[in-house]
Formats: sequence, C-alpha cells, structure tokens
Amino acid sequence: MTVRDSVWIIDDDRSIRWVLEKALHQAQIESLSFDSGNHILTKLERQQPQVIISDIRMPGIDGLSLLQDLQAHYPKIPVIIMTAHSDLDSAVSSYQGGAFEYLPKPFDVDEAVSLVKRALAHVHEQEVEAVQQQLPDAPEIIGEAPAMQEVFRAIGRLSKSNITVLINGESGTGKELVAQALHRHSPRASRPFIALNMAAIPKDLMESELFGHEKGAFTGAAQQRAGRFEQANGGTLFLDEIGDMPADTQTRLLRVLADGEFYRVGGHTPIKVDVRIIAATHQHLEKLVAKGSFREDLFHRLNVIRIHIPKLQDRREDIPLLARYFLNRAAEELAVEAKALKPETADLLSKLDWPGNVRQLENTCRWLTVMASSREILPTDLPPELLEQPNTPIQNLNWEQQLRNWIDQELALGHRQILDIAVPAFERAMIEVALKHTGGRRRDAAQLLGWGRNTLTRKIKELKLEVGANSLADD
Ligand SMILES: Nc1ncnc2c1ncn2[C@@H]1O[C@H](COP(=O)(O)OP(=O)(O)OP(=O)(O)O)[C@@H](O)[C@H]1O
Repeated sequence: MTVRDSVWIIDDDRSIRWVLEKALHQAQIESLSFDSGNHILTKLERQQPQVIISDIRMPGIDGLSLLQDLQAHYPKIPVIIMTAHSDLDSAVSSYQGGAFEYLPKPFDVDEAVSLVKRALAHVHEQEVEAVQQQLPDAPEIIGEAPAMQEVFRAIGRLSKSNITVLINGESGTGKELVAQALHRHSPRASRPFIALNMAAIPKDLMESELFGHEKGAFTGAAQQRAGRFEQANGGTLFLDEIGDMPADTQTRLLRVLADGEFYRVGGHTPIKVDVRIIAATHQHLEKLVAKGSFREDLFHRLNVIRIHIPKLQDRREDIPLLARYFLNRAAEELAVEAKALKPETADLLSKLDWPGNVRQLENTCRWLTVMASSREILPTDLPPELLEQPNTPIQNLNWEQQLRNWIDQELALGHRQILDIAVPAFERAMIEVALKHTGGRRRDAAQLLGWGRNTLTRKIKELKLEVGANSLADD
C-alpha cells in the first residue's frame, strides 16, 4: 500500500512545528507544516491530509475561524486545536466549532502523538464504514480480516481522487469488485464504469476494442464504432489482466495516458477523453518488465497507487462470513430457503486452500444451495473436488460423501433394505483390494482386514467371489 497517513500542522511557532514533525515522523506518520492558516483551503483543493493540528492564535486567520471553514468544506477531516491559552473559553469554542480534540499547550509530545493516532483511527473507521454502506444494489465487499480492512481504507482514502490505481491479486480475489468500489466512491461515480479483460480479447481486436474504429478500417468493420475509452469518457476504465496486453497496444495506451487523446483505428481525427484508469493483474508486473514483455514506462504510469488483494487462504477468518453471505445470495437468486453451515462445516471451509479464491467459494455456495440434502450443511455435503484436496483434514471423507449420495439416491428412488446391497458391496471391495495387495494370499489378506482366515474364506463363498488360482496358494 502506498497511501500513507498524513497530518498537517499549522502553527506560527517554529519550535512547536519542529517538535510535532519529529514526533510524528518517529511514529511513521507523514506530516507537512504551515506557519499560518492563510490559503489552507486553496491547498486543500489539491491535496488533503487525514488530520489537521492547528494553533488558535496566529497572525492572519486564527485557528477557530479556520476550524469553521474546515467544518464547512471538509467536515470529515478531524481537527485538533492547540492553544497556549488553556482557558476554558477557547476549549469550549473549539469543541463547539467541531474540533475533534483540544490540546492545551504546553503538551506532552507522546500525548500529542496518541491524540493524532486516535484521530487517524477515527478517520479509518469512517472510511471503512463508508465503503461498507454502499448503495443497496451494489455488491457488498465482505471482509473483516486486517488485510481487507487495509483495502477498505485505501478505497476510502482514494475516494476524492482520480488517481491511477494498480490492483494486484490472484484470480477470483475480488479485483474487479474493488475497482468498482473505487469508482463508486470517486468523484466520477455518476459516470460510466467500463471493464475490459485483456486476457479475454483476441490480440488483433484489442486496439479496436479499446479505441474504436472507423467504418471500413479493416475487413468486418462495417460501421464506425466507439471504443471503450470513448464509452468511459468522464468515468473509469478498468483494464483487467493488463499483463496480457500486447506490446503495440501498450505503446498506444501509453500515448493516450500521456496526451489524453487518441485516434480510432483507421481514423485521422484525434479524440480527446478524460478517463481514469484502474488496471489489475494477477501477474508480477515487475517481472514482466524485467523480461521485456511489459513496457517499463507504462508500468510506472500505472503503478501510482497499488492495492494488493490477498489470497483467500491468507484471510481465512473471512471464509465463514463470505460463505454465509453467498449462501444467502444464492438462496435469494434461486428463491429457496437459505441453507446454514454447521459449525464444523464452517470450520472445515476455513481450512481448505481455495486456489480459485472467493470466486470458487461463491460457486461452491451456489452448488451447496442446490445439492445439499438438508437445511444444515454438513462437512460431508461438500462437493467431492473440495474434499479431494490434498493436505486437508477431510481427504478420507470422500468415499463417505459418495456413499451418502448413493444412499440419498436409492432412497429417493424408493428402494428398501438397501443394506442388503451396500454391505456385500462394501465387503467385496474390502476383500478384493486386500487380496490384490497380498498377491492373492488369503491368510495375509485376512490379517490386513482384521478378520480370521476362516471368516475371510466364508465371506468369499457367501459373496461368490471369483478369486484367482493364486488365492488358494496358502489355503
Ligand atoms: N470480499 C468479497 N465480498 C463479496 N464478494 C466478493 C468478494 N471478493 C470477491 N467477491 C465475488 O467473487 C467473484 C470474483 O470476484 P472478481 O471478479 O472481482 O475477482 P477478480 O479478482 O477480478 O477475478 P479475475 O482476476 O479472475 O477476473 C465475484 O462474483 C465477486 O462479486
């Protein structure tokens, strides 16, 4: 994450500015100092800190008037008011003016830093809340794991900006969802969000897809067509799997990013657009640059702010939350009653590897909504391919799972006394495989199974097993 906490210090006293700067720097908080409150509003138009600390008595605009202006224009930035005149009046006025806190001078440096940290924590909470309270029809981003909170914070911090963002993360981790959230929380929210997956478009169609084409530009171009850049004008263009972009398209993209204009394929009139780019990739772009398959200059243009979305297995605590959310959503889609996870099932889901990340979990929940036999989902209800995962505690449940499915089917077909079919089948499998392991020797096979030799011989007869000549060898 390249977005860092930042604090502005406004005080005409140079030593106070110096002390605070130093203490914040030690606490790894970036700060910027100003010797007066004049022109702060103009500066805020360009860039905003997360917290402001301001003195009250200063030449020019005083701290309380500044506070009023800040409240009117930037009510979300917490302001800490300092004053050497620690009288009740200024304290009361600063609270009434909406100050986050009041810091009487002389102050203890640690106290000042902890106050700033509290204000930052307050900002972060607000950011997370804002992202979580999304429009009702927008898909929610579920995540309580610290790594996801970090992602929410980044979305919150970037909410007033149009800056280029590069999202990194494995397939199915939610990159597109985050890109949508960045757009929805940006000044461009009311304009289009256009997504394009580089891996899904044939190379020779990519330029026309991005930049459009003129009529007759190539065989098949029967009509003039606007590309995604034009469609996204004023809004956001999400370029997924940017690492798959061919070299010549990279060159064109770079030019558009530098000039803000481009030509349609076969066109001669430059088209001006104002598009914010959010790019995503599951690949290591630095490696592609080193290998020469991705342009370094384009990489630097895109890599302004980077957001990393962790693999699902690196945020296991979110798995049960996500699973419940997807089960409810699948039930809504299918207009059926939502299924619930038994605690042991939730626990098991959290232990699996999820190579397909959130998308795989989402698909599994849809499958379970249709396939699980009862309202409460048991570990054995999980789809076989999940249960077959190596290194999971339930490898050996697979055959039981299949057995359960078979029992379900038999009973659903109206069959009765199904133990009469199941038990001999079970014993037959046991005996045949054990005999295979002993090269047909019954005594050893009986031992493997935990039966006496006579029992094994009787079972072979009862089951009318055809065992090879070798099986008699040691009889
Ligand atoms: N944190 C989350 N909360 C809720 N749903 C999520 C979350 N993360 C991902 N999803 C859902 O999982 C699916 C996959 O997410 P998305 O398409 O955003 O992943 P991606 O990283 O862009 O995948 P790819 O790289 O394969 O395109 C989507 O249906 C998305 O809604």
